[in-house]
Amino acid sequence: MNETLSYLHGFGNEHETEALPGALPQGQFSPQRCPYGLYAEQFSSTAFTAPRAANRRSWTYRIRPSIVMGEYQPIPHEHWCTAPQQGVAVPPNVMRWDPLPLDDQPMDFVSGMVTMAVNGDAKAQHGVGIHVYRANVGMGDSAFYNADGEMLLVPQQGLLLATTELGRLQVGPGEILVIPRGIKFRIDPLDGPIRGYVCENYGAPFILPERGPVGANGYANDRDFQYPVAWFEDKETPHRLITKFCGGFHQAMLGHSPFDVVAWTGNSAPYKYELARFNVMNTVSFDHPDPSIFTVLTSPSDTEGWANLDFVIFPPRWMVAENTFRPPWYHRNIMSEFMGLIEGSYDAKESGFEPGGMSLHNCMTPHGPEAAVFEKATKVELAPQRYEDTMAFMFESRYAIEPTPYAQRCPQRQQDYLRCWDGLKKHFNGQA
Ligand SMILES: O=C(O)Cc1cc(O)ccc1O
Ligand SMILES: [Fe+2]
Repeated sequence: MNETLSYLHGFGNEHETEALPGALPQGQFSPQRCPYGLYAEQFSSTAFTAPRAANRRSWTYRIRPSIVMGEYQPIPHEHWCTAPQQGVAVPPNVMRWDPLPLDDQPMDFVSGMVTMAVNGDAKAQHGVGIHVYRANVGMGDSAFYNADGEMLLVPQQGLLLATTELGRLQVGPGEILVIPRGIKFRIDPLDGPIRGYVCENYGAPFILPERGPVGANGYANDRDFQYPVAWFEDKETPHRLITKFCGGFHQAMLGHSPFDVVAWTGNSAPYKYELARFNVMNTVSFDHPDPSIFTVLTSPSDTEGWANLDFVIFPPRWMVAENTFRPPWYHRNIMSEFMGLIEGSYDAKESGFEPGGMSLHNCMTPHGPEAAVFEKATKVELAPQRYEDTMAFMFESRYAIEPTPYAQRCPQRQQDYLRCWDGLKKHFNGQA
């Protein structure tokens, strides 16, 4: 099962790929008869009239059009919630969680999903859902698509195989996977239980941030984003299609595998990216820059510079700032910050923030390094230092991030999180 897959390269390129020779029509998208008797079906992730630079769509050539299916029937989902939450009180307190445990009872990628927080409004196409996925079994003959948003997966444990309409991707910790809104997929663990974070992006699809004066290279480079090659199965057996639509879950039966795309071309497709490829920029003089220098992907809102969601990482890197308080400064921010840790430890919190754990510092809620980190950072003799064994990330949003009732009440919530700042004592004595 653990075969080596090959990929196409380049963020948002007009890719083309065929699993059978000549399956992709040449010179036009929709000929009177497609090669191999395939059906042409366009898949649009942006409005037809979105500006060319932002426009995303792909043409699929498949054994049957997607509408060959049964009626959708509503099904429940206990823990996957959608914005806006109704009647949930949201305290502005700092919050932190231990990792959610990987239970023994069988759960797959969809059934094991737990929502930690939401913001915005899925039906109005802004905001995000923030979830933890946990799975110890594959999805079998089920496939899923999310009409409410694009899915950014941040694996924290275990290798997974994502089988999608547009091909297959193998993804593990240290990589991310983005699946466009509406793309059918299934996720199967490859080497034991899997766990990770999900940003369900109700807003505009992720793009690469501008580089400004940094120039034409650096940060996340376009060429490092990997797209699948066409892959299909011609299976005439019952399959179940699950969808999330307007916050509700529905299933429909199919008499065949939905993974029946023999060829495709276009720029809307799942992609993966290895975080170690991120070309880190930082100060070589003094002071701690804003964390926006670590943005991998951004989902813009309708106001320039105010992200619906920024996906920001804190990778291994050299720290050389002179005469500087090197950890993140104490701050209050209009943007809201939900953090996770993929491996190692995070420089602002040396204890209590574990791999698989999470924290939430909401709009205008004060936060910054814990007391022990402040003590050390203000006393240490500054020399160039390499930050190793670390990979934290942040989902940062212009909209306040509202923890779900589950997140507020679950036993993994650290009720004593605030205490990590208790030791910040008064140093002021009236003398400069
Ligand atoms: O709060 C945090 O730990 C995240 C963060 C890191 C940083 O380097 C600067 C600002 C910021 O919010
Ligand atoms: Fe912060």
